[in-house]
Amino acid sequence: MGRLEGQSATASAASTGMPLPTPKSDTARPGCTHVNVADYERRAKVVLPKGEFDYFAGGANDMVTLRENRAAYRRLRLRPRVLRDVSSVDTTRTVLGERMAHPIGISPTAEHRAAHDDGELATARAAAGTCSMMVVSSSATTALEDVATAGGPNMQRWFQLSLSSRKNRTVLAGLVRRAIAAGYTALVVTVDRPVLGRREADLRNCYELAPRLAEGRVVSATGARIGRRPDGTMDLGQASDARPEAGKSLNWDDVHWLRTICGDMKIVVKSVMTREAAEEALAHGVDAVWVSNHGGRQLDTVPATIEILPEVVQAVRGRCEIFVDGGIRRGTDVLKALALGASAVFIGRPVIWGLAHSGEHGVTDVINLLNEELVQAMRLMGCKKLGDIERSMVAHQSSYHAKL
Ligand SMILES: Cc1cc2nc3c(=O)[nH]c(=O)nc-3n(C[C@H](O)[C@H](O)[C@H](O)COP(=O)(O)O)c2cc1C
Ligand SMILES: CCCCC(=O)C(=O)O
Repeated sequence: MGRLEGQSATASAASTGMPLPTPKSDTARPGCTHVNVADYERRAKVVLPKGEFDYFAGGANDMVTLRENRAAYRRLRLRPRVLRDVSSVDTTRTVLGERMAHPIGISPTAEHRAAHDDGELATARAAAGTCSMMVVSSSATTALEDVATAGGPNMQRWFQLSLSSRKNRTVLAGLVRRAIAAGYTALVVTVDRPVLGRREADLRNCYELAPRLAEGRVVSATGARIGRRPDGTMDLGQASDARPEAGKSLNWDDVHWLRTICGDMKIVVKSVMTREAAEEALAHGVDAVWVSNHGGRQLDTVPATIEILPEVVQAVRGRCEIFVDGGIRRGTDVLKALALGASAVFIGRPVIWGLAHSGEHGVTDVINLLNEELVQAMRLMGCKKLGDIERSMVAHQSSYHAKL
């Protein structure tokens, strides 16, 4: 692929004198066959077994939300500024007190070793090489300490925890202690998974994680096991989720409790999809809210995340940072999310597609691609730095239809 001319996002960060690690750019991609994220997805479909591909790609029930996450970005139109000096572009931003080279992080996704043998270790190396924040899933197939070691001391890392009743406080506290010791700087608390969504492709495929990986996961993080029960029926995690400690599901009090044990780690609540949830999160003293619908894998027919972002921004009124994920596949999507008020965005499946393509190199490529697209979009929009991206640069397509 022909790289976009000019500085890459991370090169521009370096040019501002920031003490950021030097990014590794994989320019040795043979040929020009993978020029966008969709190309990587198509490749993943070819190289992964059907069960694995469907698990990664799929959504809940009719997959209305899954599709909407993408479609909603397409309905937004950009309103560029012109004749601005965009000879150099700066993509740096401070997020939860940490300086980031660019605003595109890696969402927590389970089971990277089902996409590539190197699994989370490859993702961590790519995250470190591209100066990207990696959020490690509590359903990872690699121990959180090993992921941290693979990324090295400079890899920016947060750890994701699921507040489902399955995990009692003793288990959660153990994970939090390990995350602190391994240098994770924030806890991302996922709140939309009291039970696993019903992914019908997984049911049809009788999808189960390969036993050798499932073993690794139990050792690494205590994730629920997706698999077949001895009687042949599918266990999607709900059975164990239904066994709460002391007869009660985990709830907002547990977020407060996490605060008391997480030391200097920040707390981010992931999967805020309403102004009410944002208010509740703020009332419990969180450092950030993350607008997410789990990539359309949990409650089907909730809206697209980019459509919920303005409501959450309005409710938060600058009191904490806001992140968003779901359906981000283009640099223009990143720009739209930032314009609508996100401090940073995260990508889930694109990382899996990169992994399936070629492990660390594939993930590096996907992240670099998105960053290059973002830098190009910023130039074309007349934005020299992220702070130049304004709310008024995005309009819903219907506002144009109305004028015809
Ligand atoms: C295969 C897969 C596994 C996931 N596992 C987790 C997880 O363990 N914890 C979590 O909070 N979210 C999980 N998610 C949701 C992602 O963090 C993220 O919200 C979503 O993938 C973003 O949408 P995108 O894939 O369209 O970028 C998972 C998503 C996928 C696709
Ligand atoms: C039990 C692991 C589930 C991981 C997850 O959150 C997902 O597949 O969406």
